[in-house]
Amino acid sequence: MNTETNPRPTVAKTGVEPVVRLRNAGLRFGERVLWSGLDLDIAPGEFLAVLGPNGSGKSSMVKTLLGLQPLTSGTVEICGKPVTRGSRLVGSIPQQQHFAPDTPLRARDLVALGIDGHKWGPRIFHKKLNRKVDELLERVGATSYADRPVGVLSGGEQQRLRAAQALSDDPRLLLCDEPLLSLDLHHQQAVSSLIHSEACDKGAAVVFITHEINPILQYVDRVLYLAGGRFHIGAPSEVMTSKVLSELYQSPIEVFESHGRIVVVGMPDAVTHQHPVEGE
Ligand SMILES: Nc1ncnc2c1ncn2[C@@H]1O[C@H](COP(=O)(O)OP(=O)(O)OP(=O)(O)O)[C@@H](O)[C@H]1O
Repeated sequence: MNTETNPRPTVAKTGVEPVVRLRNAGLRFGERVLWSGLDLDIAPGEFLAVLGPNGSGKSSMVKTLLGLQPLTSGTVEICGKPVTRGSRLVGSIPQQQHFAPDTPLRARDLVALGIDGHKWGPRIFHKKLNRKVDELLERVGATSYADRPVGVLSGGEQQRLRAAQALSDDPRLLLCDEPLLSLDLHHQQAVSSLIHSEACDKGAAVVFITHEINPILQYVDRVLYLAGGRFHIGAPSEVMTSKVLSELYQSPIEVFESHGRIVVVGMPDAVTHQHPVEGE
């Protein structure tokens, strides 16, 4: 259910073929409706933040766009075609999980897997592969630890490699499922700036799930806020307001701005809005 008074299939730039097109999209599990009647176009170069409490359906939205979770109503298209599992048009940075210390992979091997790990038969000609890996490592600022085992790298260093892997095929759509989780403030900024410059600036659309909008506020074009089977879409200044969040949560919530940060007060107890951040 959309909480907007005048719902529209929001298209950021008219006349441009959207990367994602959802029409009357709905997802339910049994009696539980995560969302319904969702009309949304995401344009090339657009950065969409997806926010909402635990269990509101953010990851399910990403699974739908990956072709892993069929809609229960409506349609979804990527670049004008029905979603298919394993599409080369889509890159994904999954929720962070640390590699075990003894993982037998160097940083560069992980990135190389993004380039040719999905291909059958002989590997791409070695020199060409190495060149592309070096270029990607440089793009994400990981050249200095290219030959170190992934398991000994910090969370932020590992996350940069996941970003390199996701960007290796120059996807038209980059899906990021809480990529900042467990990163300190410095690495949150580095990873979000990297995603913006390497995806949006090159014309890809980004769908970025987060519990905390402040680290990415400067990059966000629009917010899709999911809560209690309802949703609201709009610019951060339209969505992150006391009125909209109180409607979504059906409970009084105060939103105010302080030193360029959005502060939300009065979230229902059962709702975790922020994950703890190292170094804060
Ligand atoms: N395949 C499934 N079958 C039944 N229920 C499911 C299935 N997948 C997800 N759900 C339920 O749908 C709800 C939304 O899950 P989802 O993982 O999308 O939430 P989320 O917003 O990403 O939550 P979080 O912030 O905790 O990661 C949850 O209650 C989950 O248990």
